[in-house]
Amino acid sequence: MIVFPNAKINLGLYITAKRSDGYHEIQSCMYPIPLTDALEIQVSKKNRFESSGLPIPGNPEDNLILKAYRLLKKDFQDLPHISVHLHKYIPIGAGLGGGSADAAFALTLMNQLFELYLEDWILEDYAAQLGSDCPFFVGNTPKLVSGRGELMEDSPLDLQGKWIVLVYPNIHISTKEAYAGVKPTPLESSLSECLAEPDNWQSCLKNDFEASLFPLYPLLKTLKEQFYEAGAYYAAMSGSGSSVFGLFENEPPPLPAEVGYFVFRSQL
Ligand SMILES: C[C@](O)(CO)[C@H](O)COP(=O)(O)OP(=O)(O)OC[C@H]1O[C@@H](n2ccc(N)nc2=O)[C@H](O)[C@@H]1O
Ligand SMILES: Nc1ncnc2c1ncn2[C@@H]1O[C@H](COP(=O)(O)OP(=O)(O)OP(=O)(O)O)[C@@H](O)[C@H]1O
Repeated sequence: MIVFPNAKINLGLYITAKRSDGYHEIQSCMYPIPLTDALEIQVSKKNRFESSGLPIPGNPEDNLILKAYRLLKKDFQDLPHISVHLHKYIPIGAGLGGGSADAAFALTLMNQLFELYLEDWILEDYAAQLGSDCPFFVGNTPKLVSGRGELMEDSPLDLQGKWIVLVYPNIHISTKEAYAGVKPTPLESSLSECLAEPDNWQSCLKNDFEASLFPLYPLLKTLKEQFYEAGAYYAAMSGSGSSVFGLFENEPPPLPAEVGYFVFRSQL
């Protein structure tokens, strides 16, 4: 069985408090984008994991897909062995949730492959054990998220027909370190009210990671400015970076920001 785990962008990301468990309280709108990996899982005589495409840092045993398998196996001891092939295309350490998407899609795929008949809320519960971003990718529709990112409600936001240009400037940012650099601030306005007014996004929608990461990586601020110069109606960093994206009403011409880096450009 083959699936195509997709990336997400964050529209607004507010880090409102540090928790006693080491995580941070956030508020954000997570939106799926059609930038994908490819993931194949088959029943096999013994467990195998191979990947192609972008190199994945770390030990294959620690890959979130195998963690997803082991998590299910704890509760369903009869699960057969699996053979996994992941073609990695979504940049890593990019704030695009690629690893989280692989994990959630693996859970959903195995639910079908092994005929477990688990409902989405149970899959989301497993996904939350693998990462804060993971539950979002079970339903994979626009969501307002809160808590550490695992509490979700549907968002009416619809970007269909808009254009996105996203640049990953080869800067790997660790999510943990990015959170450690932020001073949490309570959110005084309403994210959903802001999202309802795209004309106001430039003033009311912000990613709290930008304040601490732009001084460390001035290129990220330059990329954002280039999107605005090219006519974007909104531009921001996604998640904990380092991807920066611009949203456009119509297909934009080639941008200076696109030269030399990984670029994803698509109509949504
Ligand atoms: C930046 C975002 O992508 C925004 O959507 C997410 O908050 C990150 O979610 P994620 O990559 O799934 O993160 P996790 O794997 O759960 O956590 C990685 C590390 O990031 C930090 N972390 C993560 C989420 C959160 N709400 N607060 C945190 O402080 C913690 O130090 C944690 O050890
Ligand atoms: N299937 C996978 N794909 C990518 N990274 C994985 C995977 N499994 C485990 N990892 C580990 O997770 C780390 C980061 O993953 P990911 O690409 O989701 O981060 P990110 O792009 O910063 O996303 P976000 O911060 O939005 O969660 C990698 O450094 C890697 O070691």
